[in-house]
Amino acid sequence: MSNVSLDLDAEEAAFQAQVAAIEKEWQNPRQAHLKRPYSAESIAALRNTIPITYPSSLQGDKLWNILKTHLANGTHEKTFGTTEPTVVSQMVKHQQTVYVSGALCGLSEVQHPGCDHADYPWDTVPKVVEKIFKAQLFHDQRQHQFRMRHSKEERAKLEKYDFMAPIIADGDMGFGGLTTTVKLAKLFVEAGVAMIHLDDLAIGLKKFTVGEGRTVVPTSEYLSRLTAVRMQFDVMGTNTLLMCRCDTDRSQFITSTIDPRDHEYIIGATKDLDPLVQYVANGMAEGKPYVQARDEWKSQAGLMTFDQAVKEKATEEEYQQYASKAIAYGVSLKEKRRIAKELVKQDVFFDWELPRTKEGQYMWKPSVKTIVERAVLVAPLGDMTWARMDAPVWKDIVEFHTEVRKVYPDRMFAFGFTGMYNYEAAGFTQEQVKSFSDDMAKLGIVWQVQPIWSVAGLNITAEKFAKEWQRDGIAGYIETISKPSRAPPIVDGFHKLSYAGSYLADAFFAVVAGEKIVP
Ligand SMILES: C[C@](O)(C(=O)O)[C@H](CC(=O)O)C(=O)O
Repeated sequence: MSNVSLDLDAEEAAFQAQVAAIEKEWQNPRQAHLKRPYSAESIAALRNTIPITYPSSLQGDKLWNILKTHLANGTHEKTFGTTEPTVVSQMVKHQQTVYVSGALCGLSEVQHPGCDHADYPWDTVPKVVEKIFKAQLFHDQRQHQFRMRHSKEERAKLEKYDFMAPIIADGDMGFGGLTTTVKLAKLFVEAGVAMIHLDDLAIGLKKFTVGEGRTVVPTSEYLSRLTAVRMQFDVMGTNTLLMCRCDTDRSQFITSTIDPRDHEYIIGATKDLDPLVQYVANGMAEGKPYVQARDEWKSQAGLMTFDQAVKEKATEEEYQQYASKAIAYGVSLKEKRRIAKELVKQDVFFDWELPRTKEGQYMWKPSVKTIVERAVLVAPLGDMTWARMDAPVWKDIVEFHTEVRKVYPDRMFAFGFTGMYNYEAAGFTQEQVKSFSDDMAKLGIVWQVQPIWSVAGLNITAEKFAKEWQRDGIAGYIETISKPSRAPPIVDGFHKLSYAGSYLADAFFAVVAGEKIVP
């Protein structure tokens, strides 16, 4: 029955000690802002029986201190995305953090690259984090060893970088059911990540294509995802940070109507037509293109939310009475219908089933208010908040952060200078673009990222070099790369023995041979 002695008292005492330790961890100032919907007992019961510690926790603390300092000073950390350890070894000279972007991983770290649909294997990003973290450890080790070859006085003249910049990584939507999300969180922690972000997009429906747009999941599912990550971090006992990213801004669909907190924003037809799917199928059978048939239906369906439908039918006075009771957080459609029936004389036709897409999604009306509601609700599960926006609309940025800060004045936020932002089109002047980062920092946006620098950034460099190499060959290489990189201060590369790890390898040989490696 058992291969160990069954000392039940010892087992119970160890369990209770775990519970007490967890409760203490949760009161730590570093965790005090978090609220869990589960008990320390549940977490203790999910832990291993041997203690395991993770560098991810240290990196989480380090990141926390960096960002909190920025928050206190009204400043910010500005970083960019890469999947390349050599790039990381250079960016840490100027950036305090490193970003591992899902979009970049999906383009450069998989066998089948493609547009950012977060459709790559679920362990892709953690593997890249692990690669980068281990490379950081290598640079940290080889630099330390190189310094220790020198006397204290000599070391004053040697370079010293902090290669262990905390890594922030893209957890996308958690990649499936909660067990996948739990495994994803675990892999990230084991890989050495300092913070991951998780969003409210539906799996397979992160879209930046020219066709139909993005789909979010119900509020309840978003909450469960974030809770799953928090639970896993607690099970592992790490101070790894969780960023609650919300992609509701400009999303066009939601997967389900199960959560009344979403009902205010779900769009229905106010005209009693055939369902969209049927109309489109008929149209296509007659040879109409999909988009044409869809748009025809949409133009006839009187698409709007239930509250808007009531407004159309009610008198001003009726609507005011209706709004005071029915437009509030979490009022279900059923309750809205009941209130409308009681207060509005005319019948309100509204059917959110009719506009469902052929994948079953419901149509959705995004607004800053929805992001605020989601962000505020999930904030106690995470350490930071990121409202991913499709366009840099300054008014929306100010509104979102101001509203969340009314509830959580010390909240730290992130912002992504996402792919195809067009600042001019969004009404920014040159001056405003220049002060954008500093202005955002004043709103608590302490972590700012250009996630996909590597695409255009590396491509420009590669294309320029490819052209020169073709034109000038090794003579050109000597002039444009070799000579400048060898002139003091020597730029990192294979020619710099400390960077390439030669001294480190020599140290291994020396120690094995019984030689001294410190002065
Ligand atoms: C941050 C992001 O998730 C990424 O994968 O890098 C993308 C980047 C982008 O679209 O520019 C996103 O913002 O969704």
